[in-house]
Amino acid sequence: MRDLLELRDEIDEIDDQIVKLYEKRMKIAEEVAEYKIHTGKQVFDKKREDEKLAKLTAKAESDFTEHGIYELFEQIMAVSRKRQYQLLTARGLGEDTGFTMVDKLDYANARIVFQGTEGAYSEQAMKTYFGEQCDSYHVDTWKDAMEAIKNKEADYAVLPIENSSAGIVSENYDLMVEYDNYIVGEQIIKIEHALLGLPDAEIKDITSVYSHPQALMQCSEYFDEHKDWEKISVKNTAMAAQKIGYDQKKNQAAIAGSINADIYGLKVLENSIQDNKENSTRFIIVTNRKTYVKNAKKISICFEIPHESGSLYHMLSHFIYNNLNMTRIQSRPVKDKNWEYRFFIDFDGNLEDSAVQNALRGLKAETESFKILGNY
Ligand SMILES: C=C(O[C@@H]1C=C(C(=O)O)C=C[C@H]1O)C(=O)O
Repeated sequence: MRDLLELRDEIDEIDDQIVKLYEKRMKIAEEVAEYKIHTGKQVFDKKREDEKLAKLTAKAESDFTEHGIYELFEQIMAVSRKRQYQLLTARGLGEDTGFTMVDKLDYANARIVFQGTEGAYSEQAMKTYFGEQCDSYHVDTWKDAMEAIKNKEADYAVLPIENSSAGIVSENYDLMVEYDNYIVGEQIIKIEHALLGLPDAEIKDITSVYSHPQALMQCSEYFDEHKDWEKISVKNTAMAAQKIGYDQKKNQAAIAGSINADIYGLKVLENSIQDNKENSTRFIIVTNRKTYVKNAKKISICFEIPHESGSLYHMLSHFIYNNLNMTRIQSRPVKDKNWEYRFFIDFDGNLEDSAVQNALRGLKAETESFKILGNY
């Protein structure tokens, strides 16, 4: 048996050769980038890469090394592409994202739409973000709110996107893909649910509780104590409160913010009934224009990738290579494609940053569909 030190010496020698060859290969890839800059040819050439992988793996001496050669060259070519994207950005060939930077957004004359009715949490989020006196109106559904900004009936919409205990509001993720609308801000508000009934009702009278499914979910522990209550989903928490006031039935209650008691002539039967005492919801501020403010710090994107092993890993490598901090990843099923997913990613950065431009260039070239949802 050969000595360990001797074996390691030999490995070191081979590694030195690999490094030299890698450097040499990278320099040529940089020349390829120059060629592509001059000719306008795309960086990513999947056909060429597939052919290379097939040729190189055919040279393998065993199944084991074949697998390794595949992985190794897949990586080498992925890095070579990333270097080429960098060079394109450095040459000022930033891809036009279509987004316009502004110093600040003018909210003074803005008209804002929210879903629900007076007293809705979206209204509260809106007032926190735009101020108590903002010019607003409400619609029945989130889709209506998206339509309103698409048709320029409103300048901004306020939509819930995620709750700290019940998780994402999936419909609004999907609507962000369906509509050419963009996120320009976000607002987190604390959500405290109350059980609201008629002024002469007592908890013992209640048999049916109306609310939005998200709110019903956020109070699941409270419902464990009242297993016999029927839970009925409606479009919005404030609409549930409105219904109780309208129906005038003593056995009906709503789960909504306690401010709805005054608005709809109801009584707070029990306060703070949500499972998580720190329960909060994050709302997004959406507009129809592709715009972002100069000091925006967060970018949201979404993309679809081929349903193949390693696809997501390769997409995430664009963040790592460009030293970008990813803060969230979420997946949603792609409509009409069973078991295929669209990914939503948030990361720190501004569309002006060259690292961001490098990563976005790579993601756009290597994903099947790609959208920048906003920089805010
Ligand atoms: C270097 C090139 O650019 C990319 C990287 C490749 C590589 O490193 O071998 C191959 C194809 C392209 O996706 C090229 O086009 O040849």
